[in-house]
Amino acid sequence: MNEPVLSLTGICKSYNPGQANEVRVLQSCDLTLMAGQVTSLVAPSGSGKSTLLHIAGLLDTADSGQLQIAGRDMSRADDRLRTDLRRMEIGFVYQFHHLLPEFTAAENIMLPQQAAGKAVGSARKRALELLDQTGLAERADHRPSELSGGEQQRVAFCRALANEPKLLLADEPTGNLDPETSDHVFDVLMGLVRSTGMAALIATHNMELAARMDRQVRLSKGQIV
Ligand SMILES: Nc1ncnc2c1ncn2[C@@H]1O[C@H](COP(=O)(O)OP(=O)(O)OP(=O)(O)O)[C@@H](O)[C@H]1O
Repeated sequence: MNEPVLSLTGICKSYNPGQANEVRVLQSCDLTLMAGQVTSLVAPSGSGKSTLLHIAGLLDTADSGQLQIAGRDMSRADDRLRTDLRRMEIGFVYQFHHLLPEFTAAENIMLPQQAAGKAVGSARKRALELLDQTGLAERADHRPSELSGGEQQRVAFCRALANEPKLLLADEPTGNLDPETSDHVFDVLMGLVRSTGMAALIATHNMELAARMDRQVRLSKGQIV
């Protein structure tokens, strides 16, 4: 259990490198996440939080540095391996749920499983289990427009965890919810993460939520402190 799920070493990332408008965002950034550990990432706006999450989630590439996920060196992996690993080992949650409006809650949770090759029957079974765990059993066949904001975000968590990833990355997952709903939804997320033993990195501006995680890190001057 006690193994790094994510290991970033000396990660550097600039936008528009070598040009007059170059923005140096990450400057030799190091971060290790262990299995079963929930880490909060607190960072001022514009400090590179999304850039870091995108690199860790294989949605963007670093200019230099080492990146290991689930024991695999991804620093020089090709697109196919990056896509496979992203699909199987990484779950994402964003501030806005990004559920597909024409599909039901259960179908939204089934889609990533089917994309990973799972049969419809077992994908639906897993979706219903997750909805049950998050208190949404009765909402399985509702479309996102028929759900409240907090319910939509809970469905987004279920979708992120559907393939049992080893790493969960969340960018302000409760940022657009009122404080009470945010607290409840956060508890649900923690319950899900705890029940799987995955590593999670959760960006938030909410210091109270950050304090409830196992470990707090900040991003300052392009580095984790
Ligand atoms: N594609 C891009 N081209 C040029 N600069 C960019 C690009 N994307 C981001 N930046 C700049 O890089 C810096 C870090 O951006 P990033 O989105 O990672 O910040 P953030 O910490 O997530 O901010 P926020 O909390 O406001 O979303 C910012 O100064 C931003 O303006």
